[in-house]
Amino acid sequence: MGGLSMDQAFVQPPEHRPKPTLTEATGIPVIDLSPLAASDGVDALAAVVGAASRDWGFFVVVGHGVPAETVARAAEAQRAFFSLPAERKEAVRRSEAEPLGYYESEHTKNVRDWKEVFDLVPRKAPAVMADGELVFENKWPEDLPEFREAMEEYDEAMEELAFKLLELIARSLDLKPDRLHSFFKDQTTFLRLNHYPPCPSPDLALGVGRHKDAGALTILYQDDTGGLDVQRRSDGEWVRVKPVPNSFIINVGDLIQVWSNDRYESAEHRVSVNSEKERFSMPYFFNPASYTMVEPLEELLSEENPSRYNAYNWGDFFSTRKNSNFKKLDVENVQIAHFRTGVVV
Ligand SMILES: O=C(O)CCC(=O)C(=O)O
Ligand SMILES: [Fe+2]
Repeated sequence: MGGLSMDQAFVQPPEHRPKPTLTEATGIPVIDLSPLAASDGVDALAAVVGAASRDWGFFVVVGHGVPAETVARAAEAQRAFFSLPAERKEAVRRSEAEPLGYYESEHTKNVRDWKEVFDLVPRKAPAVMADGELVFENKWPEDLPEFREAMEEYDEAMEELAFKLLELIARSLDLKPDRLHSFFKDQTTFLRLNHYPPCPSPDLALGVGRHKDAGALTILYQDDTGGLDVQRRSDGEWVRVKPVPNSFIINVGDLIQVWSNDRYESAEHRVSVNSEKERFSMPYFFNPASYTMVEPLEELLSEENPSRYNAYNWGDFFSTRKNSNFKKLDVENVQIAHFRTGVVV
């Protein structure tokens, strides 16, 4: 299934292979967002989101207001797409210059991931978003009309949720509720569909190698298979995020870490695979305009708390990272740590 066959390219270095038994993440915050709908208790909710962003960098949300049918339709369209014959998926294949569409050879930190993906950008994004040499144009699979419709509906729901979360994050940092909104005027947000086929060597390979998400926020749907592992901040252990029905997993990305000057931290995570069951997930990567210069927000800085990062350009960072995930390179992946003040690169 999925056309992948195990070879050396997938083998993780011994220190990054998953242990056969893994602790379930106890204590990962599950946050009910329903107070938002009532506009009541928003400050208390923001405080809970802030504590989760600080202590875990990850949390689960329920009561989020995204209709169950919207999620079910998208999940069904995702399954239908990945079960197409290889030549139909080939027809919407991503290339180096056109980074959207189908791909089965992503690398994380130069090791191949055991997965196939499909990337698309939201309807509201310009159909063609020039970013240097890259052309961000959606490739829709022919003869699967319900696929496009389902994804557009899902994207819209994700965007609404993303702005609500952004506001909660801003409030939790004692910023104006819409302080971060303007960065997202010309978003580089994208939706990724992941399919992890059963893997004959789950002890050697990973569905996605350990990494931190580079953008602002990720809203992740996962099916009931399980496999997402997060590195727990308190002790560095890898713990499994248990699937919760009708929920999304939220993680703060590197941009929020930088904007908050390390008040919040983007957590390292990875996907373990298993030999029996395929797994589907859909991360929505909420990213700002490519021209955004990323640096700690001045309201959060003081003499006692000086800026810990030099400003960097989001678009440059993003295209360099995308390129290094497209193929195996001999150079280290770009990371925000390279922009820490006092670091010589
Ligand atoms: O599939 C998952 O659960 C997470 C995927 C992920 O971390 C990513 O695509 O960045
Ligand atoms: Fe991720």
